[in-house]
Amino acid sequence: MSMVHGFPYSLSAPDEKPRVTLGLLKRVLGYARPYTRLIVLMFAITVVVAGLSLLMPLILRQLIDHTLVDRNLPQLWWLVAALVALPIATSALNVLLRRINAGVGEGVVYDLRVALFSHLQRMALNFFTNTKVGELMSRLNNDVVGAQNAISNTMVGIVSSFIQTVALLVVMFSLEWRLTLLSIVILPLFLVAARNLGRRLQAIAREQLDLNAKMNAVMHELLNISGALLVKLFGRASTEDERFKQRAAAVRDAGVRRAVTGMLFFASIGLISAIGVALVYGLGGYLVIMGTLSIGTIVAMAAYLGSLYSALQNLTNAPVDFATSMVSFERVFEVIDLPHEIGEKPGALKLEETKGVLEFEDVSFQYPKTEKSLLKDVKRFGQMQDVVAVLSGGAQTAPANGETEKVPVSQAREQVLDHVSFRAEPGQLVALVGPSGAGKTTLTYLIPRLYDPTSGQILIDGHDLRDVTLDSLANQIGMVTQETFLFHDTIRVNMLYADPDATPAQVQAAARAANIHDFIMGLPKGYDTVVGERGYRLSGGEKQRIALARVILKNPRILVLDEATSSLDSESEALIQEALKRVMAGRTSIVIAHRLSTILAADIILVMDRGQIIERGNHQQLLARGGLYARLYETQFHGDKVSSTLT
Ligand SMILES: Nc1ncnc2c1ncn2[C@@H]1O[C@H](COP(=O)(O)OP(=O)(O)OP(=O)(O)O)[C@@H](O)[C@H]1O
Repeated sequence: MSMVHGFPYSLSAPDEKPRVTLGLLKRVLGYARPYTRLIVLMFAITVVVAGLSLLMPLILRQLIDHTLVDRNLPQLWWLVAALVALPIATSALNVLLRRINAGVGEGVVYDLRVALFSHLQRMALNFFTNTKVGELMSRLNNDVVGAQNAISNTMVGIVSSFIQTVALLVVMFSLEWRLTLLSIVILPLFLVAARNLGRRLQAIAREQLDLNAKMNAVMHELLNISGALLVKLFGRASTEDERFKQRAAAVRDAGVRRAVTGMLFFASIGLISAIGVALVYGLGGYLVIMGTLSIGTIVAMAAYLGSLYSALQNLTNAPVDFATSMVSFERVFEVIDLPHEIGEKPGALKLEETKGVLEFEDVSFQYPKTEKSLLKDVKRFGQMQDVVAVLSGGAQTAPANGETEKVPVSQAREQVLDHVSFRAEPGQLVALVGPSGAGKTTLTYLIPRLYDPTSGQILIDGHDLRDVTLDSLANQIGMVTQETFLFHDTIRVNMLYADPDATPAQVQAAARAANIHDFIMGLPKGYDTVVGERGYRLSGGEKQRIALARVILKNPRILVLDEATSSLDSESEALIQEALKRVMAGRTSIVIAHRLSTILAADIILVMDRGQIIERGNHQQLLARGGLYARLYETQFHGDKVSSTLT
């Protein structure tokens, strides 16, 4: 692998000292194990190729020392044929070698990716809340490819360079030991040049990646709709031209520096090799003149020298290349080793037909603070996320956990849910109300086991949630959150996500019940209209009704709903209310209520404050108590009939 082109896509940070331990090495080799036969075949071919390359100079030697001197024409033709046949055989073997190598490398990438993806999918929600998606993408893309590089290029490269070096030295020593000794005298020079210039090249390559990231950050911010709008409104096009020119110029200059340093590197290696060749010709020539050495031997030795120096050059880079590739493996293993916090007990019960009794028994909860289930943010050179100040051009790692505090100080606390108990009978509607940050959303998250309680238990039909299988639990619960997520795909595919076997008639019936069928039919391609990020843009109300239709199709026993806080126009509001009534009918429903109509319809209202249920009852009872509920009602939606929000 050449030093100039051999850098992995993401260079590791300078403070990251790759340590290759025996355990790590064993684990890495474990990934190579399924390919053992292919790898052995690869080494066998490498040995044959190395052997063939040794023959070439010997043929030249024979030609010069004997065939030409003896004027042996038949032998000349044989040797010429061999000069053609050898490269043909070597090329064919090299193609085969590349084929096997690529098969092994891509195989390792496949194995690692599938293992990573499957592991990540089963991580608890907490992990996704705390992990940047860019970091995960990097692990799945760059690090997996870096790990492949470790096996298919670095390890194979080191072994084949080693085989080549040993074979060359054996042949050279047996041919002429004095010249061989002389040719390895310059080895220290090699090491010095490779180390120093190699390091400088690596530093420039890193700088180049960072400069590119800064330039890209400007393009990214200014060429999107919001940035472009701002530039226009402030008339800053010329200033931005200037800024971009500076960034682009820095990228240009670094490119030039890298090219020159790269050339210097090759020139010095070439120069050192030339010194070696000159020494060999000097001493060899002297021995020829003295009559103790043949001309053919000098020519052969010079040819071997070229191969020896290139193999040695590969070996001098090998430790760095190897350690760098191992870092990729470490990063991949870090993900695979993360524990699955929300797991399934062995022999967990499969929940079949449930009645829908939901009980919280003395449930307390705290968001996990342990770092052990989180990934370390890895500093990667040249990544956009490292550019923290796009216009002024700062580049440093963004502080972890830099989110702004969104909870009023009065609600801030360690214990997010504090000894919560309640029981919802089948078909009942339970409304949760309370100030922002009281813990309503958190409570609903515990029902589908997005988190487990810190103490206490949650039961469905008398079964602790931790005793049932995750899939069967998911089947019993339908959740509609405020932010509806739709895949970038057709409405039909999005709805079928709830039940892949649903018939078109069932899909339509669900959409009708959610009051969205007529709207869908009015779209250019009906149910086959693509929605989501780059597709048809749906309004918040339309999205929520599609989400409701999706839940209807799923037909869960228990419905968990976070009502939209944003006020909709009265028509879509009425459509949603009507749809909700149909969805809730016959199911146990836990609703974070923001609408008066929902609260009035509730069988029980749970009033939450600072993680506790401080009042419970129906609307009339709670009003009569004159407590927090009465205050919330008074201040926030008294006099407003349907579309007010409570929190
Ligand atoms: N992932 C999290 N990690 C740590 N703390 C969290 C997390 N999510 C929420 N919290 C904290 O838990 C508390 C309860 O939040 P929750 O979202 O349950 O309140 P809420 O009653 O639903 O509020 P709102 O009505 O504003 O949505 C808050 O103090 C919040 O900051």
